Order: sequence, then structure tokens, then C-alpha cells
Amino acid sequence: MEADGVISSSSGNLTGSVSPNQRPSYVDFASTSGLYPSVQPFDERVIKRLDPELFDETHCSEENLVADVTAEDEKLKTFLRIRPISIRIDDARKVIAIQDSQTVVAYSNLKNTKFSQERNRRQTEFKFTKVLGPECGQSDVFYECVTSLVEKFLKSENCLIFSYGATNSGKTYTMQGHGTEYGIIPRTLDAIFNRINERQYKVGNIRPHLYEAFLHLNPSEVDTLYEKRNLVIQEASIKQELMTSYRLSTSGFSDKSGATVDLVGGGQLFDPNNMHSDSTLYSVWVSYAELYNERVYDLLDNSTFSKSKRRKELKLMQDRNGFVYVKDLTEFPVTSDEEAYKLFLAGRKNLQFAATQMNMHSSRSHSFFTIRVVSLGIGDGLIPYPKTVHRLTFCDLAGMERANQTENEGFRLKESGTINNSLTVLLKVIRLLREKQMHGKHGIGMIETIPFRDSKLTHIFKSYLTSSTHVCMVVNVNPDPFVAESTLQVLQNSAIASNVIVFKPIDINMPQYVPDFGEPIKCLGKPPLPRSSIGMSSTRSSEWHSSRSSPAPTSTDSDAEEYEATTVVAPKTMAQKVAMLELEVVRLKGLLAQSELEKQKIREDMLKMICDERVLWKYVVYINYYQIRITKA
Ligand SMILES: Nc1ncnc2c1ncn2[C@@H]1O[C@H](COP(=O)(O)OP(=O)(O)OP(=O)(O)O)[C@@H](O)[C@H]1O
Repeated sequence: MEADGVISSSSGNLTGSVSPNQRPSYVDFASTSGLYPSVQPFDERVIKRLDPELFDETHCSEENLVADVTAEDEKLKTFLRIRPISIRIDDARKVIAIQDSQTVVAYSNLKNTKFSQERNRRQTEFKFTKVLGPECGQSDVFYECVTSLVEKFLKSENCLIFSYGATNSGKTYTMQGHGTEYGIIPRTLDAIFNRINERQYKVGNIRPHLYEAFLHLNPSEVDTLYEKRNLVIQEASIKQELMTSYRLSTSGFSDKSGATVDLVGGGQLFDPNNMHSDSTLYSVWVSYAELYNERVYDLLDNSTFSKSKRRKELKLMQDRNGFVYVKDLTEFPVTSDEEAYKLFLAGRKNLQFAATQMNMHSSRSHSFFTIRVVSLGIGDGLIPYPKTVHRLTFCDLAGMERANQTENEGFRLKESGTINNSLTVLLKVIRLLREKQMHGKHGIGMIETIPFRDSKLTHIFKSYLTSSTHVCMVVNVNPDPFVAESTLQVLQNSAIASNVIVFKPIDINMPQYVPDFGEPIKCLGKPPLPRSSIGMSSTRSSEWHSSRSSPAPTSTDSDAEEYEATTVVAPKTMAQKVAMLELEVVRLKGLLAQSELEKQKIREDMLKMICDERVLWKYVVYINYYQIRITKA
């Protein structure tokens, strides 16, 4: 709707009004201080999520959601990055301008008018968690978007960072980087290994499994895995200079010696108190997959990349909690950021790129680089046992493409059709999530009505968008007037995303699994290993199981139950719901028992206080009595 130069929109975050005279420019970019909203304790957030007011339609107006600090922490974080361009654009042709650290104004031409006709241009405001202008370098982007997530990740929380934008807008540049301009993936690897430093569990015998379970490997399986990993790195023949420059650069943006990491210089980013207690060890694993033409491929499985063979397509599967993962995806243990970076580079060589009219090195697939960490506690007799499995996924989406700009034909045109289709479904899912949340709908019922299964991309995203994952979307735009329409479309789509609340439908506590290691070990060298066994991560149960020192019941293979994610099996879903509810009952019983204990303790303390008070009164009476006697005497 438009009146007197005031533009408003019902979709997404298009708020407020802008007078035509207000023409802010990039140079006015606000300072980057005060970036991070405070993170509230998990329990509090759960309670707030259940607060009906939050989902009440009257409380979910655009302004309320934007202003609501409580909801802010739950919302999908959207960062806008505007790439620099070499041409100078005069004000009349400007497509986008930064208004403040969270707002941009986009200019679009009205119907049947030329772009340069100032009076016919429409201005629309878009809000983001943070706007990063063309002058922001790679370290700024990392600092703004990722550092807080790395902290959360190392505190056993799942995170997803994905880049979204039109082709040639700088998504891959932001995620991976270019030359020595390292993107957020290599920087994150450096930050993680810096943080866990001496607390790594390097044995590699407890590996992540399914979505959030773990698996025990025997020594020969571990050896085979390491051999395979080294072969992948060797076959990639990564140039030594690449590694040397990575090492030199990373030592520039992080301090290997201390517990505190400073990746951009001049500030303490990570609070050492934020990690687990000192006894926690970390086992780090990486995997790299791509979704090309609606097919999932393993980028770290070189056997499927030989010219003679057709690439092996991997299946999406779903575990008993409904979490989707890629079956048989290669996952390697890594003990340094260099090893992880080498694997990343090796996988990147297998990614699908092609030259289009818009980008000489255009991504033709969506890629998923995932870092998984198994946190291990030290049990009796110094036996490490897995506590949680959590993930940090970087998804570099292929870019939205307009056929008239890319001039793609034949095979490439079909390829870009698939890319556009999956992105459209992703946006539809995000829009529906947003709409249903605005109408107070949430929980499993609501999720089942969202068409996550319409594309493999959304199917993979389902696990992230419907669980307590921290999701961060980096929206990339190109300010070139030539791609003005795509830029506006990207801004509109991402404005909707910025108000989506990421939450989990039911909080389930899985029984904690403590493996049987056989002989206790004295140090963290190679311990005696058990037969291969499977367990479930206790990501969500650490609170009430943490004080347990004796081994919990070993989970069976049924915990690892899985089925192909592409088939809808209704009865199984019902069985799943029953199983989830049963687990919920177990959890609540545990909480009840715990609160009974606490009540008992409070009762004892009160009794003690009453007794102490009685003794005190006795003394007061005695003192008074003797005082009176003394006075009388
Ligand atoms: N912020 C930036 N600073 C400098 N150069 C950039 C920036 N962003 C992008 N570029 C350059 O622009 C070109 C296109 O970027 P990139 O390949 O990352 O785009 P993309 O969005 O991933 O495109 P596609 O979707 O086609 O794969 C690259 O040459 C890249 O180096």
C-alpha cells in the first residue's frame, strides 16, 4: 500500500516510512558495537516459548515481534551483507542504501517508468539483525555472525549458518572465502580448535552416528577410517603454499597460546567460563555433502568421483525422533584445524561449479559442510564416556537465477530450474512457518502441515528449523543496478525469514548411555576398545543425569531405528509420538523425583533454622532474666 510517499507492506519486516528526501549512503554505516543480544538460560527460553502471549495474534504484529526482546533470541538471525562493486553508481540509480546498523532502504522503479526517474521510485525499508556494508571485510563478517554461535556450539548446542542470495552476490565468498580472504568456514575451524586446544579426545573411536547418536568403533575400524581420511587428503594434492598461507593468516587472527581467542584483534571474544567444565573432552568430526539436481552426494568419498563410475547418490533418512540425516555420509575425525581445512579443500574440489554469464565460478549445488563434536565426560576410573553429539552446519546455497541474465540454455537451464525450485520451496516453508506462528500454531501438529518434504533442501532443513537449533542466515546482495530486481526479491524473502521463531516441538530426554569400555584406562592414550556399539546422545538430558556416576542402561539398536525420509509412514509416526510421550513421562518422573529431593532438603534446612532460632530465644530469655536479677540486686 502506498500513500504520500509512505510505503508499508504486510509481508515480512517491511516497516515504517521513509521520506523521498532521505537518501542515506553506504558511508554512513553505523558502528558495530553492542551486537549480541544476551543469551538467556535454556530453561527460561522454554518457558517463554510456551508463554501463550508470545503466540497470541495480537502480540504477534510485525512491530511487536521486531521489538520483542524475548522473541528476539528465538528468532532466526538474519545478517545482510552487501558486496562491493567496482562501478560508481550515482544516487539516482542506487538500488540499496544503509539507513542504520539494522536497516536498509531499497529503491525500486514503479511500473512503466525508467529507473532514473527519481520521483517514480519506490522506497522500502528492510530490517535485519545486522547490516554489513561493502566496507566490511571477512573478519568483520565472522565476528558479527559467527563468534556467538561458536560459543553456543561448544556448549553443546546445534547451529546452522546458511548463505542466501542471487547468483554472483558473494555467498561462496562469505562462506568459503577467496584466496587468502578466508571466509567464515576456515575461520570457524581455527576458532574451534583454538577453544578446545588441550581438551581434545584424539582417539577417534567414538563417532557421531545418525542425527545425534554415537557409535563405538573397534581399533581396526578406527585405523581404516584414518587411512581413508589420509588418502582423501593425499589425493586432493593440496598445495603446500595453500596450507602455509592458511597457517600464517590464522595465526594472525587467533592466538594459539591462550584460552581466550581474539579473531579480529582488539577484543576478548570468548569467555572461557562459557564452555563445559574442565573435565569435558571433545572429539571433532567433519563431513561434506552436496545437493545437486535434487540428489545428495558425498564430497569426501573419492571412490565415487572416479571418471569411470557414476557418482553414488545418498539417501536421506530419518531417525526415530524425526531428525533427517544423510545415510552413509563419510565423516572423518580431525585433530587440528589444518586437517579439517584440508578435508574442506578436498571436498571443495568435488563441488559442482560452472561458468555462467553472471559468475565465472558459479555454484551449481547447495553444499553442507558439517562439524560435529562428541563431548565426552570422564567417568569412574578415568573412563571417557560420550555425553552429547552436536553439530554446526554451514550451508552454502546455490544462487537464485534469472534465465534472461544468466543466459543459461539446455542442461544448465534445467540445473538452474532445480536450484530455483528448491529455493522457492525453502522460502515457502519459511513463510508458512512464519504465518502459522503468527496465528498461534506451534508444536508437532503445525510442523506436520509444513511441506518440508517438497524438496530435499527443505527436508534437510527441517531438523534445524524445528529443533532448538540456532539458525543464522547470511543474506548476500549485489548493489549493481543491473540485478536490481533480484536484489529486491532477495530482500523481501529474507525479511519474512527474520521473524521466524525456531523452536522445538517437544523436549525429549533420551536416556544417557555410558559405554562399557572394559578395562579402565589411566591416561588418554588409546584405551582398550569395546566392540562396535550404538548409543544415543544425551544432548537434552545432561541436567538430570549429570550427577550419575554409575553407568546408565545401554541403549539398544532400536534407539538407532531409522527409515527412509522420503516415505511418509503414518503408523510409524504414531508409534514415534507414543515413544516420545513415553520418554517425556520418564523425564517428568525424573524431574518429580528431583524436586521431591529438593523439597526434603528445604524441609530439613527449615527445621534446622527453627531449632537454631529456639536455642537463640532461650539465650535471649536467660540474658533478660539475669539482667533483671542484676538490676534488682
Ligand atoms: N564482499 C566481497 N568482497 C570482494 N569480492 C567479493 C565479495 N563478494 C563477492 N565477491 C566476488 O564476487 C564474485 C562472485 O562471488 P561468489 O562466487 O561468492 O558469488 P555467489 O553468490 O556464490 O554466486 P553463485 O550463486 O553463482 O555461486 C567472486 O569473484 C568473489 O570473489
